[in-house]
Amino acid sequence: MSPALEVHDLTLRFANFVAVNKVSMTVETGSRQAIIGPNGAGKTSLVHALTGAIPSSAGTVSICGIDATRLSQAARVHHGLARTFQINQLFTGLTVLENVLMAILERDGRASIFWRSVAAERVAIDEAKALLELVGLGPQAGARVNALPYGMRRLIEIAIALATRPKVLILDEPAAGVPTTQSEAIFERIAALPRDLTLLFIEHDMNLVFRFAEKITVLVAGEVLTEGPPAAISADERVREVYLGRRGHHAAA
Ligand SMILES: Nc1ncnc2c1ncn2[C@@H]1O[C@H](COP(=O)(O)OP(=O)(O)OP(=O)(O)O)[C@@H](O)[C@H]1O
Repeated sequence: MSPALEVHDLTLRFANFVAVNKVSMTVETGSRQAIIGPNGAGKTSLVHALTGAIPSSAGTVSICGIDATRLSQAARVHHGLARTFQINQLFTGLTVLENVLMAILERDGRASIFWRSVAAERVAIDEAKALLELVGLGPQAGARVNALPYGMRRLIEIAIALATRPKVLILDEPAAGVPTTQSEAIFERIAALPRDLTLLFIEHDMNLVFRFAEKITVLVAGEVLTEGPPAAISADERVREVYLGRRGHHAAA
């Protein structure tokens, strides 16, 4: 079986600055992989290049065996690559269910008739409810987003990303902005997502990374420093140097 993501020499330049420098990595189907690295290491830039949000300057990206290098972001979503963002992008005045429903209708190209046809959209509503169950927000379906704690809002974002029926989901700091007391619960929900869904996540909290990742890719100055299982990464002197050395303050950022 082809890996969920296969990345070869991926490079992203901003004018003269190389944010992602010849990154090669493989994300196996069904795996839970983390990208870590100090602030400014290029993690979010790498995600932009993977998803096609910003066209890469060089290198290749394959999604489940399909060369996606020249595909648009929308086409990559169509081939099964979804992502969430660091910053919440919800309609906070609408209910949780309505937010997910809009994502489903948009996927199906029916967003513009949402308000006229909502009563008839039983199938879409059932699907939205099922997605909310998947992230543990079934009981909150009817609540307005702005009435919910921030941690729950982050889970809505995941349900919205799942509405595109991804094979691979990239999560950019899924617990960003969430009190530490809630971040573990978010990761427990993420870990409980179906095993055939491949998960690639950026996370700064090393406790969460080492608890939930099966493989860790360490990015430093736009390049892959090393990658491997958590035990190997935590024992790696070069990684310790990055986190405990002069840039140690980034470790808990
Ligand atoms: N649009 C842009 N134009 C120019 N430089 C950029 C742009 N976006 C990011 N950069 C630079 O690329 C480098 C990598 O940034 P990026 O946000 O990818 O890092 P990161 O590892 O995700 O950091 P953080 O952990 O702080 O989120 C930084 O030096 C940043 O200033």
